[in-house]
Amino acid sequence: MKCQQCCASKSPLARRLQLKKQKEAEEAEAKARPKQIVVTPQSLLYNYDDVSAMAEYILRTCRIRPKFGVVCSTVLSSMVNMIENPVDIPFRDIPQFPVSPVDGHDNKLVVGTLMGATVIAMQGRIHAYEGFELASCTVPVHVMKLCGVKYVFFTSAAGAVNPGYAVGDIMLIKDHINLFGMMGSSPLIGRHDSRFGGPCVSMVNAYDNYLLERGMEIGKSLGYQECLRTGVFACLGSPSYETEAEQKILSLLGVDAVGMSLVHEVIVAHHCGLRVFSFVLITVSGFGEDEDPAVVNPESFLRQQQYACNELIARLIYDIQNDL
Ligand SMILES: O=P(O)(O)O[C@H]1O[C@H](CO)[C@@H](O)[C@H]1O
Ligand SMILES: Nc1nc2[nH]cnc2c(=O)[nH]1
Repeated sequence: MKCQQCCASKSPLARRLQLKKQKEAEEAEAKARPKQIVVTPQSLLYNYDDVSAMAEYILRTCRIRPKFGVVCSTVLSSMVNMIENPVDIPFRDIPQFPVSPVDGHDNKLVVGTLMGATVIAMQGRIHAYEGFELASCTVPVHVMKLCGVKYVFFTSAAGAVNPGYAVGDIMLIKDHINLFGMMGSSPLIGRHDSRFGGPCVSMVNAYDNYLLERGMEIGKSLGYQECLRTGVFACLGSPSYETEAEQKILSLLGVDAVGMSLVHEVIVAHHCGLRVFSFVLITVSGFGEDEDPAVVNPESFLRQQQYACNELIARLIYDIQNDL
């Protein structure tokens, strides 16, 4: 306005020059301003209040404060049948809780008691390969934390990389290789909320040594020593299984078993102070497929190994609950 007034008395050429100068000055000022960086808000997708609202909804619905959390693999969803006095809470009923669009995923929480302990189990999990951000895959872990969970058990189906492994083996995870993180993707990226943990987290003892040892002892005492392993796990982001070349690379990296979930969930759980116990059931053999017992009698063999996994979870919960 001011400019139009002062320019009104000038010639058309002088006015154009004046406007050009003004535009140049504005452009120079914009260039000098610090660039506005839009952060990738992984850690901010669900803020503390959002997570609190989810936890409150669950606690109000089930009227139980769970001490143990279990994330059930797609192949281990029968685990929830062990839960007594179960209260089912569909994911879609929980405000803002992610829901898997994949057919056959159960998409519900089951809350109740197991071996006298209060538990909350996820029947079906959220996978990155379904198109979700890692923050969406892991928000259930923060929800468990705010529900009062102290111990969390993660389970998954996995492919064997270690040539000594066979279908049906149960690998207790002692460590992981965070391939997502190495590529710059993590649910912890973005501003942190100190109520969940600090900006960085040491991953020493992420797979709680005590729980790992107890899990191994229990597995042996139940008679599963032949199929029990401890090893290193890696998670890939693609729903395609590994090529032979990828198997070789993973093997060179020291990976024993590979899946499509779990690693980012463990990172978030350890970051917010939960004690973690994890294992995978080998469902795909990397080598020597012809010799797999699963190929000979797939259905009943898998059922037998699912039973073994359920027993392991139940016994470990019992022992922790009773300080054994
Ligand atoms: O992560 P869970 O639920 O064990 O599922 C595993 O099994 C599926 C592949 O068979 C993949 O979804 C993989 O991640
Ligand atoms: N990446 C991967 N995920 C799995 N989930 C179950 N089996 C496999 C497998 O062989 N590879």
